Amino acid sequence: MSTTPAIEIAGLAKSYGRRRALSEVDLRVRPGEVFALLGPNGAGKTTTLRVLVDLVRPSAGRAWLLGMDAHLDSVAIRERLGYLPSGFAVYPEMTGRRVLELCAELRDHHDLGTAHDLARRLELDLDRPWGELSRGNRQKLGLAQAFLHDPDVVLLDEPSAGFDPLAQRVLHDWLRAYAARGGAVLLSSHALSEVERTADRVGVLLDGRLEMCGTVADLTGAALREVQFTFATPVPTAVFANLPGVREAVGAGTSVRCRFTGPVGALLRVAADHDPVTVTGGEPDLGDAFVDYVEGHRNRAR
Ligand SMILES: Nc1ncnc2c1ncn2[C@@H]1O[C@H](COP(=O)(O)OP(=O)(O)OP(=O)(O)O)[C@@H](O)[C@H]1O
Repeated sequence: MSTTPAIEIAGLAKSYGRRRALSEVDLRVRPGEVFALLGPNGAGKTTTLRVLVDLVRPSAGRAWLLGMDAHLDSVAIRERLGYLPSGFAVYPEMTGRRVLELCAELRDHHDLGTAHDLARRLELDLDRPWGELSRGNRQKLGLAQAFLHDPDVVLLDEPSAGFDPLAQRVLHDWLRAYAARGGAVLLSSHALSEVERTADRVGVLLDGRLEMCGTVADLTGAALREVQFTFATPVPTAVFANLPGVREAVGAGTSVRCRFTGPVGALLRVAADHDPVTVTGGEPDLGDAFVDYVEGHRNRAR
């Protein structure tokens, strides 16, 4: 596989007038990798994607796709780049089939095999006019056009918005297969359970800064977790509250609930000394971890 990053962003900043949308963003996505940009509304995800497709000029910094400058080489990049913008829209009377044919003509890529294959998997009826399609079905057409020319890199702005669980599964399988063939995916999403299944790495944008970049396990591993014990007789919460990593220990009757970060070992050892009857707990999912991360960050910033 090529060592040139599929996507590289260095020192990227963007201001809209006095509003700062991005600051000092650095990011690399490798060929064969699915990278998900997470972040609250207005964090800068769409702006990042729009800089890469040269729809937005950065205030500072640079971006490259497949080793080519996102702005200077934008024409050459277009042949190898697929893009699903947020709110993909076309003329209401055009059928999906006509939209794909038109995109194929514009791209001078006349093999519609990939786009038709994706549309079929997503159960999209290509003979219905755009104006009659539901939100999710419009999104499916947007996805089919993004992959139409077998690009090396795709940028997908909230690709599963409006998708039912069946379509989400098809998208997941499609993206994983695409990455397995060496394609690179940069997507933005609020559908965190889906990101958890699909993405190799995630980045968290907060107020325009890429505050965290790592695997899903990196993010969930740092999150608050919960464990609940019941004991044969009441146990004072103080024996847990002072253990390293424990943020909260709440008792009710013979049960104690602890919220903690890091390894659970110390909690289990102390609990074992007090005649435990049951222990329950679970791993945080990416949704919990994301909310925890954002709230923790905001509290520290206050
Ligand atoms: N054309 C524009 N003019 C002025 N401000 C803009 C423009 N586009 C985006 N912004 C601002 O830039 C910031 C980042 O917006 P962006 O759309 O990139 O966020 P996002 O993370 O994609 O949000 P969402 O999750 O809501 O889609 C926001 O404060 C937004 O209001």
